[in-house]
Amino acid sequence: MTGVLGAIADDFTGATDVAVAFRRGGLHTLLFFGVPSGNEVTPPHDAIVIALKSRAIPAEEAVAKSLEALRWLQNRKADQIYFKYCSTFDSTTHGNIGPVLDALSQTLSPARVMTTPSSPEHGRTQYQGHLFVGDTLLAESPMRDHPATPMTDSHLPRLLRAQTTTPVSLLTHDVVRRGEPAVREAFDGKTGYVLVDALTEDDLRLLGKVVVKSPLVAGAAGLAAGVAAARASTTPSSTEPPTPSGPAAVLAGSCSARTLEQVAVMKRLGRPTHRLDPVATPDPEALAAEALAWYDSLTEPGPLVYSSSSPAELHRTHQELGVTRSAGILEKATGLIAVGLVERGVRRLVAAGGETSGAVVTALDVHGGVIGTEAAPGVPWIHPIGDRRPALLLKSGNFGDPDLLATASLS
Ligand SMILES: Nc1ncnc2c1ncn2[C@@H]1O[C@H](COP(=O)(O)OP(=O)(O)OP(=O)(O)O)[C@@H](O)[C@H]1O
Ligand SMILES: O=C(O)[C@@H](O)C(=O)CO
Repeated sequence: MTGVLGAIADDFTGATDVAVAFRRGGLHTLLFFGVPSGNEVTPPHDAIVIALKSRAIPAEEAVAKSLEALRWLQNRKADQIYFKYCSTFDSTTHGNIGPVLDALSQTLSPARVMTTPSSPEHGRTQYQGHLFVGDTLLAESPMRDHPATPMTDSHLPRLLRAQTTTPVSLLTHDVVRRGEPAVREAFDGKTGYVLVDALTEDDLRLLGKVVVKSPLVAGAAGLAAGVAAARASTTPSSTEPPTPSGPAAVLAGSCSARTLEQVAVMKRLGRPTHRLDPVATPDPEALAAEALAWYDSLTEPGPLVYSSSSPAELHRTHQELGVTRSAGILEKATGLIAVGLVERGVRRLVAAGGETSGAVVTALDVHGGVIGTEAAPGVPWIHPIGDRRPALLLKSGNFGDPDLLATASLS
């Protein structure tokens, strides 16, 4: 392929996930946080990922941001666009997956768009149009308690139809099992958005071949890897930066089940932990000042500052402060803490949660970086452009083994 594969990701951790999928597929990949403002000088590349924070914002803002990213990528010779949404289809009836797909389709005019959130590596599979998280239906998984986008239905065509007037159809696994010609024939016979069942990486590689020339494809990291493998003409880059070292700290704002386990492991290991409580201190500056004063008093390395809470605690906070206000206080505080930690010599920052990671990256004014080694599948160290900035590990809420936060922040 001569053009560039461009990806628009609806959150920062999702962007790192898709960048890893492209890199593993053999594509030289650049990652930018937000739409770059100018004509950035870029090293040679096969793919560019733009990380937005558009998952939970109003649909019209998500559309405007995504179209801005699309225009930038088209100016950079992108000949195919991958819209990366979450493998747990995080969205509401107002969007933002449907509205963004509609807007990208209007510009790119694809005959049809293949999409699936299937990402077997992360335990997400699509069967008969239903999304599974491991062996559990999405709506019975902890995602039903998500603070911003609670997922209470598992049937993907129904979820997507609620967000768009474009026709949505299903291509089931019995067709996928029959192989590439059968999938190609069934796919070519459809219009609109085609949700395709996929259970394995092999299924997704097959799907990648079918859509290798489609101007627009959408999904999670699973289908992205399939598309990358189909496009790749080179072997994976050997210039990956080494795993970073130096003083580390963890900032956890995700309330996802896996992050709660990871926080619990850090406590069990006796690592220094500090809880941000927006009800007790509903002021971001004061919350951040308390956390940094606590950090200054520490003698042990690898501390954790967290607001991660159980569904019951979260419910109490939401009753007290509201969803938007509590998240706003915590994200502002987290950004201030990140800046304070870097001023105090932290060289590696681990952030848990997509929105939380977005707050950290924005506060540190990081614009882009080189994808490095993976601390867990889909969770790479990012080496920001600019020598004063720390290496970042941006962890999706539900990603990583229970000990990931503890091991990634060891000296
Ligand atoms: N104690 C709390 N009370 C209220 N809101 C909280 C609390 N802790 C975190 N939050 C908010 O909940 C949201 C968690 O979203 P975030 O994207 O960071 O995690 P996640 O959804 O688990 O991760 P991902 O998007 O990667 O799956 C953030 O907006 C955060 O500020
Ligand atoms: O697809 C996923 O689950 C992740 O990349 C993500 O988007 C979490 O925010």
